[in-house]
Amino acid sequence: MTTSGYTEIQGRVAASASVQAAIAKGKELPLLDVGPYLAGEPGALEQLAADVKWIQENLGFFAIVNHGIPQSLIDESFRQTAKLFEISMEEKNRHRVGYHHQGYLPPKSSILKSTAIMEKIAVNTKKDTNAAWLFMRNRSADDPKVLANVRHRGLNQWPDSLPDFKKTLHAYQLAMEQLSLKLLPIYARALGLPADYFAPMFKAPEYYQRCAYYHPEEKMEEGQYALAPHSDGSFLTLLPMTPVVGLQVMTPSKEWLKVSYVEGALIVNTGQVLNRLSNDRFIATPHRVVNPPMKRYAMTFFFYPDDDASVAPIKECMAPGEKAKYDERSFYDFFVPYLDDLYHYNDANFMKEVEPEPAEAADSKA
Ligand SMILES: O=C(O)CCC(=O)C(=O)O
Ligand SMILES: [Fe+2]
Repeated sequence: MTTSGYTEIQGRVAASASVQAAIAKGKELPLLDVGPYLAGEPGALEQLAADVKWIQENLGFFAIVNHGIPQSLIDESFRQTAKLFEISMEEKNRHRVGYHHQGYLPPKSSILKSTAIMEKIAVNTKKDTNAAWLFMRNRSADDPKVLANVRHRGLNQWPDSLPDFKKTLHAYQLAMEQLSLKLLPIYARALGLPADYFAPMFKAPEYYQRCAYYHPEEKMEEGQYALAPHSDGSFLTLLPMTPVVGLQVMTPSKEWLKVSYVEGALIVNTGQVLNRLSNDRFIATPHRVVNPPMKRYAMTFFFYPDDDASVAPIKECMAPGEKAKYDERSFYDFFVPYLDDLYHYNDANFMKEVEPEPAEAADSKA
């Protein structure tokens, strides 16, 4: 195979004028309608691929509508996520995140320290104010990885007092996984690869789903964030939009684009896995969440390949003579150090300084 597929697509279908204009202005995310593609309309895949190629080489973030995820599922998932952060501190503490990065992560319990970001922006030294509850692919007790205690492949910790949370969020995760799988051909074609190129890497794909609660913090320190600048580790990330502002995306000119709300839209961005596979062609864009004006929730869905899939640059994506910028390794061997680089709650000295969540501190006095 050669790199001809990549240039061919460039010659054949141009990115939409609206996508090019949105990126040139840098004020809002490009918006793509994936409805015609999901309905199998002829030509829709190639147009989306051209648009996504343009987006991925320039901004790395966009929004989609007509994605097929029922709004009722998204709304109920948001409702359940709000309830999740209202359960007792005692229950949250029973499910505290640890070795597997699955469970409750209190506010101000971690400094996001991403090497990839430090090189691009600055060293972050402040604790993030968000609280989160982290889920990996839901596994059963007899899953070989659970039995072998493979790190980050343990049993999810679901809140016992909220049975509807598990029912709803698990359905949400599966719906997001199905949509992610349907989006893979767009990325394959955007890279000039056959539409089904990624299928063998996603036979048992992994995901990581992060429910986050950003409370409006009264006293933010200089350089402190609700969620500090980072780039995701994912192949792709899906995030239902919320009307509560806070998310900012770094543009190629290093300005922060403030994401504005589009009803029913999902934000799509890509992370370091696709960045590696494309040998830096598709960017893993830095983004951050600033202190919100009111309670804000997020239900980020990070989509990954199989644990044993290679995340070395794809040869067919590289120009003749181009050198691989990343080493040969499995997705799993990328993922574990990625999370360790970002999160530091396993550091006992650091955790000693953890402060209680303001609202809960007030509750417990009552
Ligand atoms: O809350 C948001 O809008 C973004 C969340 C995010 O970037 C993440 O979970 O990685
Ligand atoms: Fe993110």
